Amino acid sequence: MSTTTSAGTPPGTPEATDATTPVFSVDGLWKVFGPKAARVPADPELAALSPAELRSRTRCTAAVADVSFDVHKGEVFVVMGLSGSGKSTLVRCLTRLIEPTAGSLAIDGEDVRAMDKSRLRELRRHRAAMVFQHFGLLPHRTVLDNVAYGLEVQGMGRAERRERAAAIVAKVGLQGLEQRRPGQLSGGQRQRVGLARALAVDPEVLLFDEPFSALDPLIRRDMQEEVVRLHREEGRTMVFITHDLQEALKLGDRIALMRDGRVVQLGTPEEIVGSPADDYVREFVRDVPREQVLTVRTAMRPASSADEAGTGPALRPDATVSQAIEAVARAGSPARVMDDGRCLGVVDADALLGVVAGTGGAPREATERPGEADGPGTDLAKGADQRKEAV
Ligand SMILES: Nc1ncnc2c1ncn2[C@@H]1O[C@H](COP(=O)(O)OP(=O)(O)OP(=O)(O)O)[C@@H](O)[C@H]1O
Repeated sequence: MSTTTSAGTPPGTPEATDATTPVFSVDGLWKVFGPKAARVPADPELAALSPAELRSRTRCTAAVADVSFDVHKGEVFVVMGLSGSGKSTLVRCLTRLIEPTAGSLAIDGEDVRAMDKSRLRELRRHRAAMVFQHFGLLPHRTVLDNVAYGLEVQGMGRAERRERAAAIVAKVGLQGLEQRRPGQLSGGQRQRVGLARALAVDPEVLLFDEPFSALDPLIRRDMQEEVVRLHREEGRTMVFITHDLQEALKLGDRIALMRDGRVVQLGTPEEIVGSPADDYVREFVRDVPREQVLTVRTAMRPASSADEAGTGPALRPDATVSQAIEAVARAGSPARVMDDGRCLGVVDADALLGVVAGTGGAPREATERPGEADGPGTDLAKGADQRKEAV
């Protein structure tokens, strides 16, 4: 976790931060591949072109085009989009594995674009660890030594790093396999080693680049649950790339949906499914079971009488519509949405059906537009926990 410093920041230490400083703050970020790339973001006419027009006019590709968002402490921030939409380029720009063309980028308030080589190395080794799709394990080392590798690079002594690595290996469920080599493991086990290796250096933020896309569906689900569990237990900040909507909905507190290098919508899963920003997003989420993502707030109305506010099954405000349907069906009466003993409203069968049919209900909060990134409210964050159980 980041440290808070008082007046003045000595060289080599993080800038002063507080709980509200975003972990990553990205503003107007561009990555353009091609000749004279820097002219594209600098010229409003070129910057506004479609990918095909830009390519034919300049032979350039804007892999990331004017992207802005903040990643807040403790959230799982998902970058989702189809192949070629710019996800990997964007996430690699965060630690300058790919050099951005324009825009600003900060970690804990510190300018990443101004970092020198040694500061960047420190950023990648200690502060933002990456988990890759293809594991990147060292084939001749044991599981334990692969996990300890990052600590070795950091200069930690052998006994200490092996002890630390053993604890992390156990944490990701690989006890007993410490002495195996990667070739003797299944794909899921190898990905757990990759995860353990990233966790071993205790980074402030974990960056996942489509880590589970090569795994078969059952193992993939196991790994997703592992991430949910780790996040719940440790509250570590995570940035997670995926092209899989179900994965994004399951893991994300907020999702940035990318198309052609741009973020077309940034919001909670409930906002993205309940109020798609445009036809592209609407089409993207068309087949999502709305009742598993939207919460009862979407379907809630004020109680019509004191009697209605005082009887009927009670639900939490972050219960999903699906959970509410079950409660209402069992009771044969509307359910009350209760918070701290107070009745916020009621949900009845008609309103719940309207949500399922897509004819009623939209999230209470307005969806953020790209560039208006803000943290999830407590309610929405709680809603995310419920959803992680449900999806
Ligand atoms: N080194 C490069 N040179 C030129 N163009 C590139 C380069 N790297 C990526 N691109 C282009 O930038 C765009 C975004 O690529 P990127 O790999 O970031 O997408 P992605 O969403 O991560 O895709 P995938 O899910 O397939 O990995 C694509 O059009 C790609 O062809």
